[in-house]
Amino acid sequence: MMAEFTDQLQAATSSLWQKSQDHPFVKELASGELPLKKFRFYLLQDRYYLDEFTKFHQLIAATAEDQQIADFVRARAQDLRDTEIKVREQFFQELAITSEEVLKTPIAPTAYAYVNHLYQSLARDGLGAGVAAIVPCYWLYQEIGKSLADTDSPVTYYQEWIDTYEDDWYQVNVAKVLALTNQLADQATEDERQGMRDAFIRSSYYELQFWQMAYEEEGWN
Ligand SMILES: Cc1ncc(CN)c(N)n1
Repeated sequence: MMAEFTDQLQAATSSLWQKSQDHPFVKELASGELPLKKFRFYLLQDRYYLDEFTKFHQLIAATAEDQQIADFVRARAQDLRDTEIKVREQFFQELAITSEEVLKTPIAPTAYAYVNHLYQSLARDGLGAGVAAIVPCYWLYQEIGKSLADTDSPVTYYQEWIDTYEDDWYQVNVAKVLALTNQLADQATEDERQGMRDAFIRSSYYELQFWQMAYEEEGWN
């Protein structure tokens, strides 16, 4: 039996994904050694990312001609607001991250580039590429959640972060997004499938860069 399209994508990015798993940001979250300052930096940049990621779902839905796909993608956006984004709002309160701080925080180059890449994938290569671009965001974090399942980080925030991606709602959403990606790949031309591969690989690259961005508290200088 031929491997699913998403299995081929994962095989093509295994070394990037492994580098994410091994990144000091992830390792130190688990051990508790990650300086809180770097975690705050990550949360502030990820607030921009998740906000745009949710808006991007709405744009995908508006682009989809198939009503079922549009409804499905809108439902994922709602799930994001109800779960992951809610958990983050709690972190913001606990870590005293105010709306003024959010407003005055510049978007770091990598967060900016990752979000631009999402929009560009859809605009240039179409629906399949737009969907493939969002998959690593769901799937890589699930894999990281799984690999840290037995971890008991001594820092409560870090453990709460890990728990988010081990939760049942997250597993269900990842499975649904992978099924949609395979469905779109089945219906795509070879050129469109190539667009989907490129989008997935680029997102996997940006996922890795995102840890590095937070770890070095990346700026524009
Ligand atoms: C950059 C990034 N990638 C993935 C996730 C997990 N949805 C996230 N919150 N932020």
